[in-house]
Amino acid sequence: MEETDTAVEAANLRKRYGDTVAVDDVSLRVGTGEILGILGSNGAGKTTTVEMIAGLRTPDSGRVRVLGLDPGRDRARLRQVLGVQLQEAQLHHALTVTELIGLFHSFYPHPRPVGEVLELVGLTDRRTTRFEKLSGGQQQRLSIAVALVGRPRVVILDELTTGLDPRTRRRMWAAVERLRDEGVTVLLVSHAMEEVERLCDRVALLDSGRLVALDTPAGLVAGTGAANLDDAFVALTGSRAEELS
Ligand SMILES: Nc1ncnc2c1ncn2[C@@H]1O[C@H](COP(=O)(O)OP(=O)(O)OP(=O)(O)O)[C@@H](O)[C@H]1O
Repeated sequence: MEETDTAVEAANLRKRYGDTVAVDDVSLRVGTGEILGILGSNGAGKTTTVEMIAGLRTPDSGRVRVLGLDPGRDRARLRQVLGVQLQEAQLHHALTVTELIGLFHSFYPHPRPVGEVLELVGLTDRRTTRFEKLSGGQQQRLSIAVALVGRPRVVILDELTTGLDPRTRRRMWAAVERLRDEGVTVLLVSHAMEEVERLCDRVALLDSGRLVALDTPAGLVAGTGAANLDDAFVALTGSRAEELS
């Protein structure tokens, strides 16, 4: 693949919290328009990795480029092209759904219409509800809406569908498929194998902070001789944790 086909590049990323090595020499490249799944056990370093890519955490060492921008230095430019949904959205509790999306809408030069975003995440009938009155799943969908409203070229979704009901989950998958059709690059942190198989072109598998596999879902299954992605996950993770304990 040509260099210009690269949307996200992380090289030798490391991050330590006190004695905990959260991310240990992780390198990966995400092609333009690719959907990369980031998988791993709880505490494997997935969120820390995507936070470093988003510029929300500073790596101890290593290099990140998102569309050629350095998240540590080019913050303002990065905000225009990167949409981030993180596990804990910090949104103003007293504002309504429309007000919140409208607020973020105003930050971007070519945003999606607010109505379109509401439709995409299924919050049209909640548009006048204050954030604090939304259910957990609705708040999560609002954080996804906020990530998408600026028509970003790269999107980071951290646990897109965790805690969502089956119908809403499918709606979120359709939203990601729409992004795929638009050529948007997506990093998707997930624990849901069905979701990963359906959406992801490739998967980066982290185990105790290290990248232990980077392949297509089918490649991971074939490479481990497992019956399915769930079994491949189990085969590829856990050994380092046992080694360290
Ligand atoms: N702010 C922090 N301070 C100290 N340790 C942290 C902090 N954030 C994460 N860690 C530790 O770093 C490691 C990696 O955490 P991280 O949240 O990146 O994992 P994860 O793969 O996203 O986990 P999960 O699937 O549970 O969300 C864990 O051991 C975690 O306890």
